[in-house]
Amino acid sequence: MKVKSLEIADVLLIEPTVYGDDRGFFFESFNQAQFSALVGQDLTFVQDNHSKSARGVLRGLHYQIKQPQGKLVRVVDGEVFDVAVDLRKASPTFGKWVGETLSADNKRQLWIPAGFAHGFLVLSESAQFLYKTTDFYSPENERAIIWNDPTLNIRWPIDTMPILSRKDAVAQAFPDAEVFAGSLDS
Ligand SMILES: Cc1cn([C@H]2C[C@H](O)[C@@H](COP(=O)(O)OP(=O)(O)O[C@H]3O[C@H](C)C(=O)[C@H](O)[C@H]3O)O2)c(=O)[nH]c1=O
Repeated sequence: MKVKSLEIADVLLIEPTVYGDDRGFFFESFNQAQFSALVGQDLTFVQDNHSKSARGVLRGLHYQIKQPQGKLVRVVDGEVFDVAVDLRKASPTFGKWVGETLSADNKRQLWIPAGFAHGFLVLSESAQFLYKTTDFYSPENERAIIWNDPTLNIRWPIDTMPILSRKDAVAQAFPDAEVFAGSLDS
């Protein structure tokens, strides 16, 4: 497994060791011991999620103000541009974002600790997105930041309007008081 630190501390890009042979390939998509050693703590994942989206769909930017979720995300079909935004108010990179291309081909995973907003844009005809979370879904605590917030200025690789859910189309602006009030300490 290769691990790359990104411009925001604690967000990690993970490239698993892939064993190929004339049948195809095998790789460990998750190993608790390796992951705990990597992040330096014994995190427990309590939920697995799986979504499928068409080209141009953008899901996000979502976070939970209570029960913040750490997410270990990967793509098993297609390709996405995956983004994490630092909402940890004590962080020197508060309000900064990182983006990585994750695909079934590159098999890369992104570890996004609790305290981040998360979203992705589908770059392929369709994409299947799998992720593990360190806390449960809590709809009453879920918040959304608009994908093209001018303060965040995320450089999404799209020059048309993405396909958004109704919720995401009317999401909040970043410098919203609640975000600062609700921004996460982890
Ligand atoms: C997230 C979630 C959703 N749902 C239900 C609620 C809705 O009836 C339906 C679709 O939910 P939503 O439109 O919020 O799904 P996404 O837009 O993919 O949301 C996700 O988008 C970005 C990428 C994230 O990082 C979050 O994990 C999550 O917010 O699934 C559940 O039952 N459990 C869940 O954990």
